Amino acid sequence: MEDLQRTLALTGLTISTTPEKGRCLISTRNFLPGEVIITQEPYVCVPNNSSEPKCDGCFKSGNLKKCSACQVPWYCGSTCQKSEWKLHRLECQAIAGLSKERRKSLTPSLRLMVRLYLKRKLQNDRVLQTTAMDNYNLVEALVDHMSDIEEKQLVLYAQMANLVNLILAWPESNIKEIAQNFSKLACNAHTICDGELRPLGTGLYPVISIINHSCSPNAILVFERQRAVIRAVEVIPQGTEVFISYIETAESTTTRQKALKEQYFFTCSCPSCRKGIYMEVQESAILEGYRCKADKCTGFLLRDPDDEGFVCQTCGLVRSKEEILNISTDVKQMEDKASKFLSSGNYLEASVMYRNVEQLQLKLCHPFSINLMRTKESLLKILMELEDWKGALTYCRYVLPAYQRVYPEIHPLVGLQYYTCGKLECASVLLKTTPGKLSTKQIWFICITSPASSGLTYRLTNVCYVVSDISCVERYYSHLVI
Ligand SMILES: C[S@@+](CC[C@H](N)C(=O)[O-])C[C@H]1O[C@@H](n2cnc3c(N)ncnc32)[C@H](O)[C@@H]1O
Repeated sequence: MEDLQRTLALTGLTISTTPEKGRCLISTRNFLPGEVIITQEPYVCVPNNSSEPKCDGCFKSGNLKKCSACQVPWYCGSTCQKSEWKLHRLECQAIAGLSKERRKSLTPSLRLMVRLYLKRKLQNDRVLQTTAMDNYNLVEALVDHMSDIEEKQLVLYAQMANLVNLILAWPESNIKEIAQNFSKLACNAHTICDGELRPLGTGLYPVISIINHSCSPNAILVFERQRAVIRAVEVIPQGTEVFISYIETAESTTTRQKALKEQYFFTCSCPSCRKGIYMEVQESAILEGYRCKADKCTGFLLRDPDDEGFVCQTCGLVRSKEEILNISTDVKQMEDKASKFLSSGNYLEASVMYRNVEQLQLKLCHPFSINLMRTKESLLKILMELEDWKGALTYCRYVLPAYQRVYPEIHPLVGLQYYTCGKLECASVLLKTTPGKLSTKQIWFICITSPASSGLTYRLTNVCYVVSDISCVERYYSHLVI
């Protein structure tokens, strides 16, 4: 702990403790927006299970080879295979002893846990070195919430611990400790995402895990490959606690609080959660409720006292419960069909269905409804798959104001949306001026490298907090007057 405090002091941080939150990370100097506060390599990490395999070393897809001995991890080449070898050598021996069936059921969580124990062993045996930010003592210090977990979940952790025990086949394994570590992973591990915030895997970063949650955080977590990077999103004065958000912040207070309670076992009391009951009701009515019947009215609806229907809080018009129920049922049925088309890759049918959902939601939901926002997000993705750049740009522009409302001014998703808008504008401009059809790959390449689009004048400062390859943003800056 002293070593860690000394290392953190060099970057302007210290660890403190409070009775309500446990350990916290505090700044000992001012941090400016965009500044890196702390970075950490994972203690252990593992790529997620997806249809497209990923390299165990760099998490990249495409042109990979499987480990010939155990047939579990994939590698993109000898560099990644070598960098992973010390840990995988032990993992390979353990996995190779399993039946084919057991190997197939080796989930990322089980692999992560096996790797946690193998890394501890390698560090104990001094095969891998330890540092102040990379040692098992930091894992031991993580919160586990064992006393808060329901019986059913405990049984599941015990079953998973038995499997880990079977894989490791160590006489000294402690099932209870392994189960406790599964509980630690549940409230401390992080999803590793790429520059466009797509999930790639899971990692344990025991120092980053000291940072507590706020629904209006002053910092964000992004990834540069597997390295976790915490950046300030506002001025963080000396002596202030650093906060990130553990959850999707684009939800009502009630929904956010429920998610935090279920996974992290605390009741958030950040400024966004302390709005007062009236503001909370209004927020839920806008984000999750219904629109006024009158076309031009933007009022939100609340249940009338007799529970007969919903009353517009601006013009007083009442919508009956039956009408709302009927439209909601139609929306639900159409959404189910649309998501089936989407998951089967039938983008054309999915686009038709989602547009129908959107039309119904426009009649039902408040213009700032989260559900409507999600439908528009789906349409944006589908139209990009269909290479309908103009249509995608329209939806990208629809989504931006909704994001600006539900996310803080500087937020990875807002930045990413600006970035996508810029790329799509560029694609639209290029398609107008370039004869013939360009391949998707060519378009994305040109969009990323060309400074010639008006779309790039979007507030790219936002992107700085999102895109790991900052050099591409700097390239834009050098050609632009924003
Ligand atoms: C990833 S850990 C954060 C570090 C933790 N405070 C510690 O002592 O190790 C997550 C846990 O910290 C606590 N926590 C995080 N943010 C909190 C907050 N805003 N209010 C209360 N407790 C919080 C909860 O117990 C949560 O399960």
